[in-house]
Amino acid sequence: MTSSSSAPRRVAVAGASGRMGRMLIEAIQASDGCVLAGALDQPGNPAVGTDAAAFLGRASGVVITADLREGLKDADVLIDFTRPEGTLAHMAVCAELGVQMVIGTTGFSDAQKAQIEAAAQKVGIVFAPNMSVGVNVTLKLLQMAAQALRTGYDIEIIEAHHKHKVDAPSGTALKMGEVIAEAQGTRLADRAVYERYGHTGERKADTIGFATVRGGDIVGDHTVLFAGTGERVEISHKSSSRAGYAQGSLRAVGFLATQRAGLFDMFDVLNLK
Ligand SMILES: NC(=O)C1=CN([C@@H]2O[C@H](COP(=O)(O)OP(=O)(O)OC[C@H]3O[C@@H](n4cnc5c(N)ncnc54)[C@H](OP(=O)(O)O)[C@@H]3O)[C@@H](O)[C@H]2O)C=CC1
Ligand SMILES: O=C(O)C1=N[C@H](C(=O)O)C[C@H](O)C1
Repeated sequence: MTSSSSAPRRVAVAGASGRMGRMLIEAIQASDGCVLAGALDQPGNPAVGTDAAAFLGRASGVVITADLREGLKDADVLIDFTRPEGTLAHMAVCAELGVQMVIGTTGFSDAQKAQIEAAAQKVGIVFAPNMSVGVNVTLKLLQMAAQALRTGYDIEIIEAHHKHKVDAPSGTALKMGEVIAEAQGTRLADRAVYERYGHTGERKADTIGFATVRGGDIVGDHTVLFAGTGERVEISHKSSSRAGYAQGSLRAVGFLATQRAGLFDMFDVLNLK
């Protein structure tokens, strides 16, 4: 379904009882530009059948459902922070119903990303591994640093997240690697080193190394190290709350009001291209 761009956007949330789902529902409830129009969780999830805002101690009037068509019937846009297989199942129904999507899920294979690209020919989709304004500005800084530090600097990307995270390296770390490799006229696939153990030999020139830390309730830290001779440059971003991801997602919802179809990222939303 669609509505005029000046009316509040009717937003459904997938993974409604998850860490991001709850943060999004809270942000939508507090927003002037969006109304909560649906909430999804998968069959067997204990939140199904409960009010989507019950965790806030109040009622939204929207009941979490596992029935995709029921959850999407009143929505202009679905915000999806779940798992790749869940997002793709939701996307098939969104494409059929003409519901736009903001996809924050990470951990997709290249083949799965191609499916998202195909669906975006039918409905507008914003797809980004990190919705925060700060991270996307950091990506721009990395483009500049990668061009200026093309030779003589070894590049390592270090990320830390909470103990519940299931994919590694984070989608953001991979995006940082892609942005850097592209800014240097190369492909990340030709340069990435994801593991080191045992007798690794000396570091190979031009590689981009990744290191992953998992523990406790770390929301999301990313550092890119450019290690030269006699100096190091470190560009870091640290999230101390998930609120920034939710606010960025709502900006993406607003951006999609002006788009019919196509695949976009947060550089499009934030006008950083
Ligand atoms: N782009 C960005 O800015 C950000 C991206 N993320 C990404 O968002 C995703 C979710 O993160 P987070 O909220 O921490 O995760 P959670 O595990 O807290 O929440 C995931 C939610 O999705 C549901 N879910 C899991 N599998 C499926 C499925 N196959 N079909 C439908 N629903 C499913 C879960 O239900 P159940 O409990 O029943 O499994 C749960 O409600 C991750 O990929 C993460 O990397 C996170 C933060 C920011
Ligand atoms: O799982 C998370 O929590 C996060 N996932 C995203 C990622 O994989 O980059 C974004 C953020 O870092 C939090």
